[in-house]
Amino acid sequence: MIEFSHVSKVFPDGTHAVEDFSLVIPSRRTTVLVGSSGCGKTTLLRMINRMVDATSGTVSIDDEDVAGREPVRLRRQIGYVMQNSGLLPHFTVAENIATVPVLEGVKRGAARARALELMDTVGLDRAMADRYPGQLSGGQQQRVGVARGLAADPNILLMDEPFGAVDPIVRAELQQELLRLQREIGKTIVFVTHDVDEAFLLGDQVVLLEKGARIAQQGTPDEILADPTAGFVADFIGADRGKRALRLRQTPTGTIVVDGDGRTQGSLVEESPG
Ligand SMILES: Nc1ncnc2c1ncn2[C@@H]1O[C@H](COP(=O)(O)OP(=O)(O)OP(=O)(O)O)[C@@H](O)[C@H]1O
Repeated sequence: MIEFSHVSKVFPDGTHAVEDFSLVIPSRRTTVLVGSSGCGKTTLLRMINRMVDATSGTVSIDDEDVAGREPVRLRRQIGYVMQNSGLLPHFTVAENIATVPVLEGVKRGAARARALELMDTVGLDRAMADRYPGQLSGGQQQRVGVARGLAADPNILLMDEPFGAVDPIVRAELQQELLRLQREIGKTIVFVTHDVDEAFLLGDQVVLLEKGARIAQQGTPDEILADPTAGFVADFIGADRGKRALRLRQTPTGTIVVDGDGRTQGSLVEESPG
């Protein structure tokens, strides 16, 4: 469990990036922080692994304040995946994945074997192990980024807009892969995005943020969609645009589902029990 308790961050130039933020992030679940640009999402994420230190308040992991942890060691124990994969261009795929284990003293042969296993885990062909990042597609690079994040077998995986730079089709594929992967590995994932649909798809818990990382609403996707609190949240999830306000319409042949603009979204079928 990760816990933020009354955490604030003021940068040296006086920017109040985070103001009195408190949140419990349960273990082995995916928590998604979603909000528009500059609301403080990345700053929150980086306070977990001490890339940024809080100005006041505490961030703790399993009841231990991270302020007492040695930053470099902490960072190596927590997986971190970022938007442009952050791969080292002159390292091969296998070398990129094995960066942290090698720094931690794992022998190169063993580190490579582990890198190849992780390529299987994230759905990358092992034949790509000796390619350089520049020889991969954007989606493949992101998979390498995820494999690298998992290399030290961390309990916690921080993901900062990891699928933001790929096209929508590849993005949808990577999202499905992440859902599959999370069912297998059950990590504590903290995922940052500005895409509400991505948040509802991936999050067990979704936290909608306003400027200064103020929590506008938090809950499961179902809870938020069923009862968006007025104004900001409703706007944000598009409820007022009728996108998700689905209605049933009877037709001579059955029941169809239409959106707020009257466009057909699908047909209604009864789920069989169990
Ligand atoms: N090192 C820094 N020094 C000063 N201000 C900073 C620094 N890092 C971030 N900020 C500011 O803090 C606020 C929050 O930034 P942060 O990167 O956490 O937002 P974000 O929600 O992740 O945005 P984005 O989605 O654009 O990445 C912004 O106003 C940003 O300009």
